[in-house]
Amino acid sequence: MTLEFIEYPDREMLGLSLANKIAGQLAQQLRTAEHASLCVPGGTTPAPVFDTLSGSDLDWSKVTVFLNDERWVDGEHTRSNSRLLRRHLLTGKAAAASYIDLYTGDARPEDAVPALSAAIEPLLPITVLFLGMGVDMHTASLFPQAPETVAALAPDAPAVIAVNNLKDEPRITLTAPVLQKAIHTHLMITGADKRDALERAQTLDPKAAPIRAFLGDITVHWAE
Ligand SMILES: O=C1O[C@H](COP(=O)(O)O)[C@@H](O)[C@H](O)[C@H]1O
Repeated sequence: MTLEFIEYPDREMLGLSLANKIAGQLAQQLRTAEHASLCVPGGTTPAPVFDTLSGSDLDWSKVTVFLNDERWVDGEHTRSNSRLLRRHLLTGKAAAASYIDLYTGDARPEDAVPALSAAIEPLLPITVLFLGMGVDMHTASLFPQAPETVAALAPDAPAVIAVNNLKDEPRITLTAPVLQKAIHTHLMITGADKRDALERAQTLDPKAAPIRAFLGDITVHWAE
């Protein structure tokens, strides 16, 4: 188990380098397999990586993309993670990728769990997992001390679960057993506050610091 920490001179360099690494790992998978899967974060941080990655020269028609997690809002809502993807990743060359939208339009995220689990399970293990992290040490929609986080960290958790009782809208998230088995895992964080949070997380239980559950074989990409 190795945690590699890469510090970049700026966010632009981070974006270019991480996009190239992800594209290289997807291409490597496609040299020996018919298919690759890419699981990505939403939020405010990853857009620069997506902008470069979407122009990468690889056979995107053999890649399936899905999010780590989604807020239960319409795809055009400003808080929709899919909206971010459609604008920054599923465009250019990457428009040829298949996309599994975690927001199904069902009234409640729990109604979508069986269909989404069935859609994602054949794509496992995830070829490249790209994670983000909040300053509260949440990743995907696994929040510190939330009852759903305890369920999502269980080794026998289903591939996806609904997350309720948040201050904003409900969410849906992939769970630890699925995320932990990815072939390649990257975490992108920016700013001193997230770097401090990541250091703190390494001393805490995953229930209190969910990112801790994924700090085994991982490359962390950081820039101020
Ligand atoms: O809510 C979310 O937050 C995390 C971190 O987002 P950021 O805005 O701090 O970059 C993100 O990884 C996750 O996908 C998203 O739903």
